[in-house]
Amino acid sequence: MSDGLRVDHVVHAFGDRVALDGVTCQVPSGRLTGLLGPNGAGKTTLMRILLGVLTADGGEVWLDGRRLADVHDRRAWGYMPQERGLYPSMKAGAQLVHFGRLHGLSREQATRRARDLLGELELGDRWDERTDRLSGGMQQRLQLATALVHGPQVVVLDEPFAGLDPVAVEQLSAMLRRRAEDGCLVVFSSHQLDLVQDLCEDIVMVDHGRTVLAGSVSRLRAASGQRRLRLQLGSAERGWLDAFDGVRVVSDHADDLRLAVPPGVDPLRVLDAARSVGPVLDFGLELPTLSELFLAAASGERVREPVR
Ligand SMILES: Nc1ncnc2c1ncn2[C@@H]1O[C@H](COP(=O)(O)OP(=O)(O)OP(=O)(O)O)[C@@H](O)[C@H]1O
Repeated sequence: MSDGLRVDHVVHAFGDRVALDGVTCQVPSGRLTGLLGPNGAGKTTLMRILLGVLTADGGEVWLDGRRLADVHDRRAWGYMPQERGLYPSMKAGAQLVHFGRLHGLSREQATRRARDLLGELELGDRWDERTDRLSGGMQQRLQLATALVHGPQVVVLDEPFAGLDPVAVEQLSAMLRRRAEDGCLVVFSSHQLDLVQDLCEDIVMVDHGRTVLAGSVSRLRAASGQRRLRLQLGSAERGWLDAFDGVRVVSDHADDLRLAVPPGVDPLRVLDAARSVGPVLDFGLELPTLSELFLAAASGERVREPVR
């Protein structure tokens, strides 16, 4: 596998507002990487610096061991900006061919790729439809297609899943995963931490312009050592919890209780204690969500260097 993208202590300020405060991370090829963080964390600023549209005040960006200097180094990249940029009156097919031609494809190549992509996005029957007559979700899929039409090796997507229904989210993520499996470097941003938890293999989580968590989603969730025990109880009695030091109530709504069980406490003992005072209608053991990991990381110790 190639080195991928390396972001090394990148700093950027807009006047006296610091947007990126030494963000460091690595994005490998062949995997789907989510750049996550709450509103205002610095994701768009970082993406613009990756793309060479903004110049960092400090730090460096490397691709496959080569330092990227200016926007020309990213000519062949695919980009889906947060503010969508389609021509409303242009037909869907013509729009894609146009973007393919802008990236240097011949008319025949661009037409063939455009047809393949629209088919893959289940928009094959919309070739002759004006863009502004497509639904919002369809326009978003078309926007994604414009970022992919020239077969880029690096794809950067700003909030590609915002506003999409679950079926469209699944469809877009499957499409991006296929590109990653073909060796493409794919990085997308999102502020919806738990929405993307099952969509990407790797994450880089930023907060206040710094990396707070990075690495494989499954490893980060498992490595926290924390588990969540979900219990649906037939009784409102909670006194039995007092016997467990360190077990914390995450939420307690109606008869649904969610507990954070720290390492060293056997969740089955907690379950048994619950059963001793009343019926347990349902239960499950889960790993912490990405938002829970984010809250823990943002409030406590910062991860100064990413895992990889
Ligand atoms: N052009 C600009 N001028 C001044 N400040 C800016 C500009 N662009 C971004 N900022 C500031 O930089 C910080 C990071 O913004 P950025 O857009 O990178 O965040 P984000 O993580 O993409 O947020 P969101 O999820 O809301 O899109 C914010 O405090 C924002 O107000």
